[in-house]
Amino acid sequence: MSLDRFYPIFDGLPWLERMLPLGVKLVQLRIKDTPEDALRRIVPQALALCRAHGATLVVNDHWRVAIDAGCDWLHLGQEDLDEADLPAIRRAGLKLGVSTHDEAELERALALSPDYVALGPVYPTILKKMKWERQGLERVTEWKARIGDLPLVAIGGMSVERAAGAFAAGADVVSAVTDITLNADPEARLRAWIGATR
Ligand SMILES: Cc1ncc(COP(=O)(O)OP(=O)(O)O)c(N)n1
Ligand SMILES: Cc1nc(C(=O)O)sc1CCOP(=O)(O)O
Ligand SMILES: [Mg+2]
Repeated sequence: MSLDRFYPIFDGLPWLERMLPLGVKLVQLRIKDTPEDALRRIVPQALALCRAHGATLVVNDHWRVAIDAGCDWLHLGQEDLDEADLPAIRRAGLKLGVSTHDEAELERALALSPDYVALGPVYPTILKKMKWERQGLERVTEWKARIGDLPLVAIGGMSVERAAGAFAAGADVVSAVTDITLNADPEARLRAWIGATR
């Protein structure tokens, strides 16, 4: 299995509709504060859209919805893992990415045999308040040495300009949100990402 090196994260269908035609091949749907009945309408549409564009959809957090929609990939953080039914997720054939921020979280993630490990925030992020300010590129190198062939996703404050450094440090995939969504020209920025990562 090989993941695209560019992994944008969006919070709804309108972003997917805008960005998938530009060539995104791996994308996360990260929707917060939305009732489950709405998610049950949105996720199948997101999946159909991604499949139509030959892209892999990763659903964040909502593992029950992802199972029921027949999704292929799920991303869970450490708090999500506390309440997720991992055997049910695996029985449904979902591949799993797990967030990590420190040694203990990495140990826990590796014990689950995930399909990728994410490390963050590599740089400070403005998307959400976090207990960790910045991991730095040395930590990316350390994580890659620890996880070997397992894909490593670098996330947090990533930009087109910072992507090469993260790859050089050992990241296999770079993930970004606000570098695209808050850009004055998100389409141009997304094209720049694709140019920098393919
Ligand atoms: C690729 C990737 N890495 C990390 C996260 C963060 O997941 P989590 O810690 O569960 O936080 P939320 O995104 O759910 O707020 C992610 N979503 N994707
Ligand atoms: C959703 C998320 N998870 C992180 C982690 O470290 O686990 S950092 C992050 C935010 C990424 O957004 P941006 O690219 O705008 O910084
Ligand atoms: Mg989560």
